[in-house]
Amino acid sequence: MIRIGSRGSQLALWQANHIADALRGAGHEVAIEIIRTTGDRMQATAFANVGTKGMFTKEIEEALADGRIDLAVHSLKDLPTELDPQFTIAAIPQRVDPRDAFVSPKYEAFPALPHGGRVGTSSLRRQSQLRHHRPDLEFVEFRGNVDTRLRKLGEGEVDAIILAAAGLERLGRTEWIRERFSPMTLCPAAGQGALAIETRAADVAMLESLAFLDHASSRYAVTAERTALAALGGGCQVPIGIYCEAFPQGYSITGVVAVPDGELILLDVYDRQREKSATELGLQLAAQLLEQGAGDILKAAR
Ligand SMILES: NCc1[nH]cc(CCC(=O)O)c1CC(=O)O
Repeated sequence: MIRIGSRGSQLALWQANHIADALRGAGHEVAIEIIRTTGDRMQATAFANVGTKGMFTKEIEEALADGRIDLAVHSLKDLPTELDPQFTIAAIPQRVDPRDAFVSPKYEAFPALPHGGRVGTSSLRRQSQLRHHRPDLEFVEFRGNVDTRLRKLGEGEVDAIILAAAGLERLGRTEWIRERFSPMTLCPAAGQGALAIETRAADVAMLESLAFLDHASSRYAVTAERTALAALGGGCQVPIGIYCEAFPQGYSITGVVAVPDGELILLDVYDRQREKSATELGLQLAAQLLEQGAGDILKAAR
């Protein structure tokens, strides 16, 4: 019996069930255990505006360490870049759409928003980059799980919200997706659209059972992204976007470090590399961003 630990949100449960189905298909018996995390508790409270590193993963890792569960399924972008060495990412399945989506019942695309339009997003990464393109917009703090945010959007609290396309697809809530942003306009979060299966590093049997779920080019891309993010010292609360894409000729990587007022955005693109390792690619992008002054921006943002 393989026990999967998952947060209780609809998205987390979809993801856990998705992996459970794959494991059952490979002949395993599987059970899912719901674990409430600090992040879940904070989303339920009004003063939820401080981000704690690992707030969606801490209690799940404790269950893993105690042997109450055998693996955890995470949205990779919620997993801190540095894992405790007693854990490891056993598999990264094939990534789905990494882009951010413009979601609105009323406006057919981001540029169609009226002057002063209200956009709901609490993500500094999304706010900063979109403000760069449209300084006139009003960005409104907007929290809660995907369903809550869609409901508040439907009630007219804001004109549009920005969400990861992947989450909306998994939940089958694509009806208000009007546009998927090019990563050059709104660079996604490192690891967005990818899942990570975390296990105890010493659980060799489990590592072997999960190996078939790993997707090599997805792992390469998100490793490059997370390496760059770690080198820039970023968690999920800093306005950093990193996106690596696999092409038949090699990998391209793009990075953005933005100031919250949208004033400055640094962008670097390596085009279709095949010689470098994922770590090298990520480190070189981070070094170039730092050379261009990203360090000062990040210091000011902290
Ligand atoms: N921070 C919450 C979160 N974590 C993962 C996803 C979406 C799925 C994914 O990116 O894999 C979301 C919602 C969102 O950002 O819209």
